[in-house]
Amino acid sequence: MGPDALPLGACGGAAAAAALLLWAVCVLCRRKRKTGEPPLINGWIPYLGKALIFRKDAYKFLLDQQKKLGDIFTVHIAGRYITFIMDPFQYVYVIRNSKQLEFHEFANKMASKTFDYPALSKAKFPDLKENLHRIYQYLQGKPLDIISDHMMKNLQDIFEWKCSQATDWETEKMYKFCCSVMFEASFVTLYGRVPAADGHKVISEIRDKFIKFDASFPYLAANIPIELLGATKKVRKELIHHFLLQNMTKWLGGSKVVQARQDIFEKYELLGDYDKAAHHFAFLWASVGNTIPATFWAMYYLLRHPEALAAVRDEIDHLLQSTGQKRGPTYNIHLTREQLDNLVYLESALNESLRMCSSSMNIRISQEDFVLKLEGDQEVSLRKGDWIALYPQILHMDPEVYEDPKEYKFDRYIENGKKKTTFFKAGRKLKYFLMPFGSGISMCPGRFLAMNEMKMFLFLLLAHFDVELVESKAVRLDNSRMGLGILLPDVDIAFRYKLRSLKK
Ligand code: HEM
Repeated sequence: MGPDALPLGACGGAAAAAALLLWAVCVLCRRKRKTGEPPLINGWIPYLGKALIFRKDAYKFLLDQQKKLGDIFTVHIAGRYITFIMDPFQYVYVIRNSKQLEFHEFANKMASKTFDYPALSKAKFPDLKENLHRIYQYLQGKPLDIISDHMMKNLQDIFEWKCSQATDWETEKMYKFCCSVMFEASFVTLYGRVPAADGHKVISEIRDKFIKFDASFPYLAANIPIELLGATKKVRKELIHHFLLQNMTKWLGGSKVVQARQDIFEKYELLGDYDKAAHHFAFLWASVGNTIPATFWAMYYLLRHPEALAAVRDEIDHLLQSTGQKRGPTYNIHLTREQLDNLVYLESALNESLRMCSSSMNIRISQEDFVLKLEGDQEVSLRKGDWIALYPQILHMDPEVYEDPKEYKFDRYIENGKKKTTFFKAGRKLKYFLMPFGSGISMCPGRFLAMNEMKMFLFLLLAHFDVELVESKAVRLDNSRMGLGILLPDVDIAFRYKLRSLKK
């Protein structure tokens, strides 16, 4: 033993003892359940609590806790106490209590950090949040028809270009394909065409950076400092720079919703040019971040299920025939809102894939200590600052609501040839049975556009092309963004497509 070994060993021992003491203090001081509060799961790791196991597989973790503790319980996760409401009949009591159970503060904090704009403080930016919310009207009603028509035209332009290249079988990776078509069509529809000769190239460059940023999104959402995420900070900065006013003014034929957002930002002197650009980038993420993987899953499941593909294609061909429209890339197809709405097989197939791939956690934050009244005479005490969460993936996969929930049944949302909107659990009708777009005050304002976009993509794909998988491997959900929206596939898969014969 050398002369220094003893003091070093003693030091190590002292450090271990101090760490043990600290841990014991943390464990002793941790939160204790009070009367009226739900069962509490603290975990043994200070600060993290159950974060690691939750992150590994939130769905399984929540189901296990539900079996042990019932439909309401609180879990300590990364410094927060989150009360999960597992019974879908209780969802409504959380959703309608929007005064005590707030959403925007949480969303604001997370989004401003992730997308690098200053938090929307009332003092600094009075009414900015309200003004931005008001213009979501451009994604509904008559304006929705206009923006959907633009999306259809832009999708057709891209498909026409693809058609010119696919006279024989063309093989591509499916996620890459969905990403390239949906990104470009959405970008041009919302922000406008980049008029330069290399306009497509500029959009492809933005898309490639977007994919890099998106890969880090779950870590940013989990509050991991961006400095620890390799090139993400640089990529985000570059992406935001694309949305500086001097670049955006060059883009032609953008949407009313983006124009209105620009007009609003101009009224706030304290918002710098970079901050405004960061807001535009955040909106881009919202508009394609979920739509791209959702489009992938809709296409993937259709191709995996020939009977589904045939039924949806039949419906599409029938609509084209009955409206006297011709198939073929050079013909302009127009679909009214009513026609899109009446594609019940397409909509059901899309809903079914959304049921299987969506995993968004609906979060609210308790504004005060208060007692949440639930169905019957049930009550649950919540503390100020606690999070309350709904986790609809549990509902989507509940065998009492959906028979064989792991199976894709393309006509699950059809009854007697019409849309099916009544689903039951334990013999009772459910108010909420499919929630990929969130709920109540945090519901996605782009949901109608998103559904139209995905329907139009599938419509054009199946109208113009024969499409088939060329690999038989199963693609699974990648759980790394559980709780954050539509899950990505764990691998990409090859498929091939060829222009359909016009006689068929
Ligand atoms: C399949 C596609 C989509 C899915 C599954 C989806 C889902 C969601 C969900 C779950 C939220 C709420 C987030 C939360 O609770 O924290 C949300 C918010 C939002 N979505 Fe979507 N979305 C989709 C497409 C779109 C599209 C196409 C647009 C716009 C063109 C859009 C714009 C937004 C915006 C702006 C918000 C934030 C709303 C706010 O300010 O509170 N989304 N989306």
